[in-house]
Amino acid sequence: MSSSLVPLSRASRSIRGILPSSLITVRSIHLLSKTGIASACRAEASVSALSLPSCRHFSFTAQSRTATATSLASDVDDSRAATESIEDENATFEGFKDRLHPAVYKALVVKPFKLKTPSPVQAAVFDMLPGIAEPYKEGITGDRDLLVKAKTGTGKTIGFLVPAIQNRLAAIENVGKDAASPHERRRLVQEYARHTVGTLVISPTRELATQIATEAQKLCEHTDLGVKLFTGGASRVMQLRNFRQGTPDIVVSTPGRLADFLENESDVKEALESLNVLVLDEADTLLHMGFRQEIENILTFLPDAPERQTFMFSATMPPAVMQVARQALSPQHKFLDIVPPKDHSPVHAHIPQYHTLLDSAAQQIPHILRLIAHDQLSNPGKSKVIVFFQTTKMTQLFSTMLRELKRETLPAGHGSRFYEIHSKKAQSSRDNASNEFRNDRSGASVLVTSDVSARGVDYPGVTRVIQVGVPAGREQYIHRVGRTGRAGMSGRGDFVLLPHERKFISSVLSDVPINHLSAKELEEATRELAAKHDDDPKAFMSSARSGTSASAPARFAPKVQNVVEGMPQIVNDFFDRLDPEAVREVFVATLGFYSTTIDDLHVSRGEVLEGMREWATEGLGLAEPPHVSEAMLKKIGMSSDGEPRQYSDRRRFVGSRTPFGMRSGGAFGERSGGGNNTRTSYGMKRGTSPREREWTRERSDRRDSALWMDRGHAGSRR
Ligand SMILES: Nc1ncnc2c1ncn2[C@@H]1O[C@H](COP(=O)(O)OP(=O)(O)OP(=O)(O)O)[C@@H](O)[C@H]1O
Repeated sequence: MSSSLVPLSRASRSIRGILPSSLITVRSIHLLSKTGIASACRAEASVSALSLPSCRHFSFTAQSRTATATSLASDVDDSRAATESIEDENATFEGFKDRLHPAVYKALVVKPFKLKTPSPVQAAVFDMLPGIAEPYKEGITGDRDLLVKAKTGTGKTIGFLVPAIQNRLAAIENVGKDAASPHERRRLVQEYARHTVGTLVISPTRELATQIATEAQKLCEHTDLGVKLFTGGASRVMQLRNFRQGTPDIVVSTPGRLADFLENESDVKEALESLNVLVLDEADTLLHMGFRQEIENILTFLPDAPERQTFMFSATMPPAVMQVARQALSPQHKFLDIVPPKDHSPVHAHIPQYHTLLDSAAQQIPHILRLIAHDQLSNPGKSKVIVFFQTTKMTQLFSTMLRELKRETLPAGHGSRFYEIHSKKAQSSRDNASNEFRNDRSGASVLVTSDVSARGVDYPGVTRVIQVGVPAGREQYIHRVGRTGRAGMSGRGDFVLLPHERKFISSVLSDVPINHLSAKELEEATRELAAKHDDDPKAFMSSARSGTSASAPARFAPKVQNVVEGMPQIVNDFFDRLDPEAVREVFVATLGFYSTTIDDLHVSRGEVLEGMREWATEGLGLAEPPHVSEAMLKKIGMSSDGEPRQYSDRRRFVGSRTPFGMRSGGAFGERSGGGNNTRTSYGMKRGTSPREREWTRERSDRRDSALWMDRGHAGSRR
C-alpha cells in the first residue's frame, strides 16, 4: 500500500505502531495474579461432555493444563519474570458468570454455543474481566493490551471476542449518562453507536475474517450489537451499504479492503478514529513482512494507546515478530503464554504427526492417494482430509489429478467428495467450497488447498492434514497441522517430503514431535485395513453407521483390496492424459517457491532444480524435464551451474503422444496466465477428463459453436 494512505494531519503523530525498538522502553512487569492463574488452570481441568455438535469431548491433554504468565520484561530483567503452574481443578463457565455480561454468558452457555467449559486461553482472558473490557476514560491505567499465544484450535476467537464485545457494551452504557432526559440519552446512544466502531478485528485471510464475523454474530445474538465484514473479492458497494446500515459495533476485515476503505471512504475513516479495541488475529502473520507495512499504515488511522486497546493472538510467535508485536502494544501490556512451561511444541500432543521421506518422486502421487485411502479406511464414514500444497498452481494441478483418480484409487471411489480452495478461485467459489467442506457429511471428503486455508480456519472434524512438500517455514507447518485435532478432538498430521527436502525436519522441525513413516509402512498398513474390510465389510462399516458425523456415508468398493493394489498402475496410466505445459507451469511456480525457502532446505539450488526435474519426469511422467531458460532461472533466483542428468526412463508415459513444449489445446481457458480455476480440469489435455469428454461430445453435437464457447469459458471468469 502506498504511503499516501497516511493522512497528512496524522502523519506526524506519535504512532504507537511499529517504531524502532529503541524508542520504546518496556518498563513494566505485569504478571497474572495468582488467582488469575488458578482459575485459568481450573478451566483446563478435565473438560468434557460439551454440547457443540462437532465436539463431543473438549478435553485438553495433561500437558496443556497449565497457563503461564510471563512478564514481557523477562528479557530485560530475568529475575522478575515469572512462571507459575497450578494444579487442575474442575471449572465451568458458571465460575465466570459474575465476570461475563449476561447477554454474552447466555450466548456462550445457552444458545447458540451451548458450551460447558472454557478453554485454557478463554479462562485466562475471562479471569481479567471486567477490567480488561473497561472502556477508555481519562486517567485509566493498567494492563489493557494483551499478547496471547495459545495452541491451534483452542478457542482463541471467543477468547478475544468476549472482552471486545463487553468493552463495546460497557462503552455504550456509559454514553449520555448525564443527559437531560431519557430521550436525549437515547439520541446520544444512537448517535454514538451509529458513528463509531467499537472493535476492529484484522485477519490475514478472507475465509478467516468471515469465520470470525460469524462467531462474533453468534456471540452478539442476545445484544443489539452489529457485526460488519470487509473482505477483498466481494462487492465493495454491498459492504459499504451494509456498514452504513445499523451499527458498526464490531468490524472484521482483511488488511487490503480495510486500507482501501480508510483511504477512500470518509465515514469508515471517521468511525474508526474513535476505535476502542483493535484485535490482530494471527498477529505474527500480520506483523510479518507481507502485511507489515499495510498494518503500519492502518495503525496511523486509529487512536493510540491508551485510548485504543490492542489484543494480539496467535498460536505462534517467532522471536523476531515478537519484538515487533511488543512495539505495537502499550508498555503496560500483558503476555499470556498458554503453553505449558516444558512443552515447547505449539502443536497438541494428541495430534500424532508422521513424516515420510520419499525415496523417489515417483512415489509422490501414490503416497498421497494412499494417505487419503488410509484415512478413509481408518475413519470409515468420518474421513475428512485437508491436503496442503506449496503453490496455487500445484494445488490446481493436484486437485485435478486427485479428482480424476479418485474413482479408481480410493476406497470410497466416486463417493469421495473433493473441494478446492486457493487464491486463483473466485471468492464466491472459495466461499462455497469452504462452506460445503465444513458441512460435508459424506464421511469421505477431501479439501485440496494452498496456504489460504493454513491459518485460523475452523473445519470441525478434520481427521487428517496432509502436507505435500515443505511449507514456507516452521510456523506454517504448525498452523497447517492445527486444522486437525481442534477443540480437543482427535486428528493426525502427515508430511510428505521429496528427496531434496529431506533436511527440513532436522533443520526446522527439530522440536516438533514428528515420527518417521516409510512409504512401505503406509502401503502395508493400508493393505491390512483393506483386507480387514474385505473380510467382513458389514462389521467394518458398522462404526460408520454408528458414527455421528456422516449423514449418508459414502460406500466403499466391494473389494477394497483390488482398489488399493491396482492404484499404482492406474496412476501410471493416468499420466498419459496430463498436459505437459501445465506441469511446466507448476514446475516454474514451485521453483519460485523454493527460491524463497532455500535456506530451510540446506541443499544447493542445483540439487533443488535437479529434484524438481525428477519430480516432473519420475513423479508426473513427463518424457523430459520442462525447459526453463537460464535467464528465467536467474530471475526466480534458482540459477544452477550443474548439468542436468539424462532422462530416459518414464518417456513411455507421454513423450510419444505429445511433443514436449507443444500445447495440446488446453481445457476451457484454464491454462497459463492463471485466471480463476473454477473448472476442475487444470492440467489435463483437452478432452481427457470425463467432464470434458462429455462437453466435447456435446460440442460436436451442436452446431452453435459460439454457445459452446460461452459455456466453456464462463466458469473461468471472476
Ligand atoms: N469452550 C469451548 N468449548 C468447546 N468448543 C469450543 C470452545 N471454545 C471454542 N470452541 C470451538 O473450538 C473450535 C476452535 O476454536 P477457534 O477457531 O477459536 O480456535 P483458535 O485457537 O483460534 O485456532 P487457530 O489457532 O487455528 O486459529 C471452534 O470450532 C470453536 O467453536
